[in-house]
Amino acid sequence: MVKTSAAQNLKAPTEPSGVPERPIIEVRGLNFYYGDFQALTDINMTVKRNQVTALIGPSGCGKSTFLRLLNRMNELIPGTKVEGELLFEDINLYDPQVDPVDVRRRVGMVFQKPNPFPKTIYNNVAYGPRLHGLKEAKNLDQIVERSLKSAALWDEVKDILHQSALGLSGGQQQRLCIARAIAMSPEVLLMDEPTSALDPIATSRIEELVKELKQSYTVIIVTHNMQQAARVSDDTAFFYMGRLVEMGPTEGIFTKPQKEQTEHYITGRFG
Ligand SMILES: Nc1ncnc2c1ncn2[C@@H]1O[C@H](COP(=O)(O)OP(=O)(O)OP(=O)(O)O)[C@@H](O)[C@H]1O
Repeated sequence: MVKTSAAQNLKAPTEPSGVPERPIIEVRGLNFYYGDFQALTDINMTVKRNQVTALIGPSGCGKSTFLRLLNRMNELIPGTKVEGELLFEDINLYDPQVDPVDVRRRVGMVFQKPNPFPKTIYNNVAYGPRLHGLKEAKNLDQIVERSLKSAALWDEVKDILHQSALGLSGGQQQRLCIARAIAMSPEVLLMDEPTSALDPIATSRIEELVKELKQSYTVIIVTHNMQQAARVSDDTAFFYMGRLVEMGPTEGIFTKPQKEQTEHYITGRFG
C-alpha cells in the first residue's frame, strides 16, 4: 500500500495471549467536507479486528460518507476535503505516500444494490485478481472456488460458472458481489446497506454470511435496519448530523444507551 519500508510492517503483529489486540482501524479528529458543506465533524472511532461494526443513524447523518472514507472512495468526488487521521494498521490512509488503489484492494466494498458486471459468474470473481496480474488458470480457478464458497454461493453456481451473472437472483447477485470483493483478499469489508434491495429470505442469508465472514475479515456495515444491526454486529456506532454520538458493544447501545439522542433513535422517536 505504501511505497516506503513501512509497507513491510502493515500486518498486525501476533499479540501475546491476554494482551488486547490492536484495533485494525483508528480514526482521530476526522472532519470531512463536500465543498463548503461539512458532512462529518470530529469523528473519533476504534474498529476492532474480526468483528462486525454497524453504523446506524437517521438519513443524511453521514454513515455512507464515513464508510466511503475508509477506502478513499470519496476522493473520486471533486471538491472534497479530509482533515484528521484515519489509521489502518497504523498507516494514515490519507498520507500522500499511500496508493488509493492498494487501499481499495485491502478494504473491499459491497454496495446497496447488487452490481455484478455483465460477465459470467466466473469472470466476475476472477476480474479483480486478473487485473492485478494473476494469469494462471489453475490459480484463478482456486480463487474463484474459494471466494464463492466463502460467500456461501458455490453450491448454487458451481455448475453454471460460465453463465451470465445477470441471470442470478438479487440475493445471489449480492453474494456474488461479496465473493468478488473477497477474491481480492481484503482485510476489511465495507457494506453499505447490503440487504436493502433484497427480500427477507435473501436478507437472512446475507446476515448469516456476515456473521461467518468476521472469522476472516473485519466487517463494517451501514444499516437502516436496527434489528439487523442488533442481529449481526458486535459493536454499533450511532451517527447524528455528521457526529459520532455514541459507540460501544451492540447490546449496550440497544439496551442501555448512554446518550439521549441514541435512545430517541433506537426507540423510534426520530429517524
Ligand atoms: N456527493 C455529495 N455531494 C455533496 N453532499 C453530499 C454528497 N453525498 C452526500 N452528501 C451530503 O452529506 C451528508 C451525509 O450524507 P450520507 O449519504 O453520508 O448520509 P447517510 O447517513 O449515509 O444517509 P442515508 O442513510 O440516507 O444513505 C448529507 O447531508 C448529504 O446530503
